[in-house]
Amino acid sequence: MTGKAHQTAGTIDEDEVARFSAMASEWWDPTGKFKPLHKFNPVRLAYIKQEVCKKFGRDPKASDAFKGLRFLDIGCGGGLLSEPMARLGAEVVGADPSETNIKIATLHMRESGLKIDYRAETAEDLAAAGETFDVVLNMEVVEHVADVPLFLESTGNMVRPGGLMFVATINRTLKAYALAIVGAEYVLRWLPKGTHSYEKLVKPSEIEGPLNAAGLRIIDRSGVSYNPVTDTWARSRDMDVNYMLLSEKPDAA
Ligand SMILES: C[S@@+](CC[C@H](N)C(=O)[O-])C[C@H]1O[C@@H](n2cnc3c(N)ncnc32)[C@H](O)[C@@H]1O
Ligand SMILES: [Mg+2]
Repeated sequence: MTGKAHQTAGTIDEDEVARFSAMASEWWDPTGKFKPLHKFNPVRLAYIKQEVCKKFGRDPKASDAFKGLRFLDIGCGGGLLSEPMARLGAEVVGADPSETNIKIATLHMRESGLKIDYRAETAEDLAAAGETFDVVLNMEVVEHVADVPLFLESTGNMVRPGGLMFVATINRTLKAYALAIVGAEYVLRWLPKGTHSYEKLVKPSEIEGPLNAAGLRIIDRSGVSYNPVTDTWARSRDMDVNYMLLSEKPDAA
C-alpha cells in the first residue's frame, strides 16, 4: 500500500482501473491473467445470443443475427465480448475508463478486421451525452466500480424501451469468499491476488433495486457454476458465487 488516499470520482475507483491497465497486454491471452473470462465466454455468449434473438425475433443461426441492434459493452476491457457482438452484425460501443485497455482493444479489433466504436469513457459520461442502446452488456464490472447505484442507474437509463441489460458479477457470500477469492486467487491462482475484494462484491438485491429504479424489470436470474470434471462453466440455479441477471425495459406505452 502506498498510504495515498483512495481516489474515486463518479463510478471510477482509481486503484481498480490501474490494476486492469497494468494487465492489459494479457487481455487476449487465453492462458494469461484473464483466463477466467476466456473460460466464461462460451456460456455467456450462448446466453446473450439466445436471449437477444428471443427478444428481438432474430434467427440464432443467422451469421448476422444482431444486425441493426446497437450494443453498449460497458467496462469492455480488451473487447472479449465486443468482438463477438460485432461479428454477429451489432453496432457496438465498447467503453472502459482505462485508456490502456481501449488501446489494446482497438489494436485487436483491427487485427480481427472488425469495426467497434471504442471509447475511454465512463457510463455516466455516456449517459450524460444522451447515448441509448438496444442491449447493454454489464459483465463482470459492477464489483470494480466506486459507486454501484450510480453505475447501475447510468447504464440502466441508457437502455431503450424494449431493450435488454445483462449484468454478471460475483455474489457477496461466504461461499463466494471461499471459492472466488481464496480458491481462485490463492489456491488455484486463476486470478492475480487482490483482483476481487470481498466488501466490493455485490448481492443480487443490490443490483435489482437500482435497476428497478431505472425502469428495468428483472426477467431472468441464473447462476454460473464451474464443473471441475469438464473444466467448463455452465448456467445453473446456484447464484451463491457467480451469477447473471437479465432485465428488460418495457416498451414505451
Ligand atoms: C473483469 S473486467 C471485465 C471486462 C469485460 N466486461 C469482460 O467481461 O470481458 C472489468 C473491467 O471494468 C473496467 N472498469 C473499472 N471501473 C469501471 C467503471 N467505473 N466503469 C466502467 N468500467 C470500469 C476495468 O477497467 C476492466 O476493464
Ligand atoms: Mg471480476
